Amino acid sequence: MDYQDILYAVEDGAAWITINRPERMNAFRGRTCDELIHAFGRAGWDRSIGVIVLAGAGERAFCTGGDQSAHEGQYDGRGTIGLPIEELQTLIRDVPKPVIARVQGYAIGGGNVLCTLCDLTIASEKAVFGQVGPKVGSVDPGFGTALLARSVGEKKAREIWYLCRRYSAQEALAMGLVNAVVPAEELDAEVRRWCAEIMERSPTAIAIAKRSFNADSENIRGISSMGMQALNLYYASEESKEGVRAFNEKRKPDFRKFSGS
Ligand SMILES: CC(C)(COP(=O)(O)OP(=O)(O)OC[C@H]1O[C@@H](n2cnc3c(N)ncnc32)[C@H](O)[C@@H]1OP(=O)(O)O)[C@@H](O)C(=O)NCCC(=O)NCCSC(=O)CCC(=O)c1ccccc1C(=O)O
Repeated sequence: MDYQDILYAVEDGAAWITINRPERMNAFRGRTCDELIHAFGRAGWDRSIGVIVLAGAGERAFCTGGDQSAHEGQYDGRGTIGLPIEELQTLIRDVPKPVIARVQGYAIGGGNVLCTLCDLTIASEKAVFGQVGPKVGSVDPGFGTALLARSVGEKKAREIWYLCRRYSAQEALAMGLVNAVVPAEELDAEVRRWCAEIMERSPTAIAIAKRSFNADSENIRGISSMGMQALNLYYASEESKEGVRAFNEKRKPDFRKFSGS
């Protein structure tokens, strides 16, 4: 597959998969998800690879979720909501290798969900985390909510989703959303150190450990697939479209005119 939206590189047994859309703050469209799926499949089943790093190009963002300019109702790709996001999310869990999120700027919306799904997250002290769904007419009703609660606890996960605040790297560390925070200029070196340590460990023991962690939260896969069906209906609504339009028109959304449920 020809990559347009991502970069793929291998370094000392680590596959670095980088979302390369810095002009869109590394937001993903349908094509980006397809390329990521291809790259994770390639790295995940290559026996010479022991660890996978997921990164975003540029300084400003790791990833800011779905590309709002590719989204009026459904997104522009395949899958239940026009993005094969379910496939990507489950693949990050299914590859039998640790996946490290390398976060240097915003990890917002679906970008924060990707961090949540990665086995480990290493952040620059300039990183900013948060969900924005209820501000922009979206939600990730599966791994984005339920798995997040496993990392940060129910109360904090509900706060993150209902209020859509932004959290600093130190706050993310304190709540268990990330594993380590380092100065921006040391981020790559720190990620490489973690990769090198993992490369010294037994790959089979790690694969079994990963699968056993996954097994305990596997029911969330079912919640996700049911949730995506609901999300598809929500995306067709004027309430959701108001969120997307407001973001693109750089104004506050007016959600109060919709009664909700
Ligand atoms: C990331 C921000 C907090 C940055 O704010 P700020 O520093 O003030 O910069 P801005 O001026 O807002 O943005 C600069 C520039 O980048 C563009 N941009 C940023 N994010 C996106 C995006 N996601 N899509 C398209 N473009 C984006 C922005 O328009 C500006 O462009 P200019 O040309 O310079 O004007 C802030 O930008 C922000 O909050 N962005 C919102 C991101 C967003 O809405 N993401 C989708 C979130 S949906 C969600 O959270 C839950 C859904 C979810 O996880 C999911 C589940 C299942 C399927 C899909 C998704 C999904 O992620 O959609």
